[in-house]
Amino acid sequence: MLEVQSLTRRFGDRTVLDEVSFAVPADGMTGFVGANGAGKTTTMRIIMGVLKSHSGTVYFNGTQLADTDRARFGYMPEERGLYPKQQVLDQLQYLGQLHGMSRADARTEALQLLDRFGIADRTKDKLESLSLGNQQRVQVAASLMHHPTALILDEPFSGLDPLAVDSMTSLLAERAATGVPILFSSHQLDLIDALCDNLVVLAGGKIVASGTATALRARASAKHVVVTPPDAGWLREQPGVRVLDVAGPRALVEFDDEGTAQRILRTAVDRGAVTEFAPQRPSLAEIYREVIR
Ligand SMILES: Nc1ncnc2c1ncn2[C@@H]1O[C@H](COP(=O)(O)OP(=O)(O)OP(=O)(O)O)[C@@H](O)[C@H]1O
Repeated sequence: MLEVQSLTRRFGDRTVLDEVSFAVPADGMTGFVGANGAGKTTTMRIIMGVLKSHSGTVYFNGTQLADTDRARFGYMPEERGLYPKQQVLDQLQYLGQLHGMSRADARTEALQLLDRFGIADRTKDKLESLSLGNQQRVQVAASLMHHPTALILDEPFSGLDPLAVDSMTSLLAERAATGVPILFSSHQLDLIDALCDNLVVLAGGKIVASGTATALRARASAKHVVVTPPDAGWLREQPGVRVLDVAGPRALVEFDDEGTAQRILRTAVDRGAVTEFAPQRPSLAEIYREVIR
C-alpha cells in the first residue's frame, strides 16, 4: 500500500497542494481525477521524488518512502521522456538494464510487452517514426519493464485507441492482481469507471473524495427510477421526493430516506401499475461530478 499524508506544495505564494492525503491500496487500481491544474501531476512528481513537497510524507508498506523504493517503482511522467531517435527494442532493453535486468532478460521482457501491445513489428523502428498512440504504448511498456513494485502513471491512456486501451488495461489488471499498487491519472471518466476499485478526486489542490468505489457509491445521493403508467407527474406532489426528471410514465427521483422510498412504492402500487422501481447505481463519473460541484 502506498500512502500519501498531508502533502503541501507551493509555487511562489500559490498553494497548489493543500494537505493532500490518500491511500493507494495494493489490491486493484486507483484512479486519480481532477480538473486541469488540480494538482495530480504535482502529487505524482512528489511521490516519485522528482519534486519536493513543503510538508507531508509518502509511505510505502508502512515505512517512509525511500529512493531505493522509488527505483523499483514504474513511473510514466507527464512529459514522457524516451529517446525519439533510438530504436524501440534497444531503448526498452536499455531501460531494463538500467533497472538491473540482464541484457537477455530485458530483451525478452521488452519483446513480450511489445507483443502484448500489438507493436511487435516495430521493434527496429526509431521511436519518433511511430504514431503518437504507438509511442504511448512504448512509454507504458517502459514503465512496466522491470516488474515494478508500484506504478505511478500520469495519463497513460491519453491518445490510445480502444484496442490499445484494452491490452493496456488487461496487463495493468494482471499487475494489480499480484499486489502492485497502481495510481493513474485520467480525464476519461468512463475508463475510470470501468477500471478502478478506488478513486481519488482532487479539486484545487485539495482532496474532495477518496476511497473504494463501493464506499463512494454508498455515500453518493441515491437516485431511483420509478415507472408508473400512464403518468409519473404525481410524484412531484409527494413530500420527501425530489423529482429530477419526468417523461410520461418514467421519473428519475431522489428520496429523502429509505422510509420515503417505501412509502412512495406503496402509494404507487395503490394507484395502479408499477412497472419499475429501481435504485440506480451511480457511476464514478456521476460521483466525480457530484463531489466537484
Ligand atoms: N513548476 C511549476 N511552477 C509553477 N507552477 C506550477 C509548476 N508546476 C505546476 N504548477 C502549477 O500547479 C498547479 C497544478 O498543476 P498540475 O500539473 O499538478 O495539475 P494537473 O492536475 O496534473 O493538471 P492536468 O490535468 O492539466 O495535467 C497548476 O496551477 C500549475 O500551473
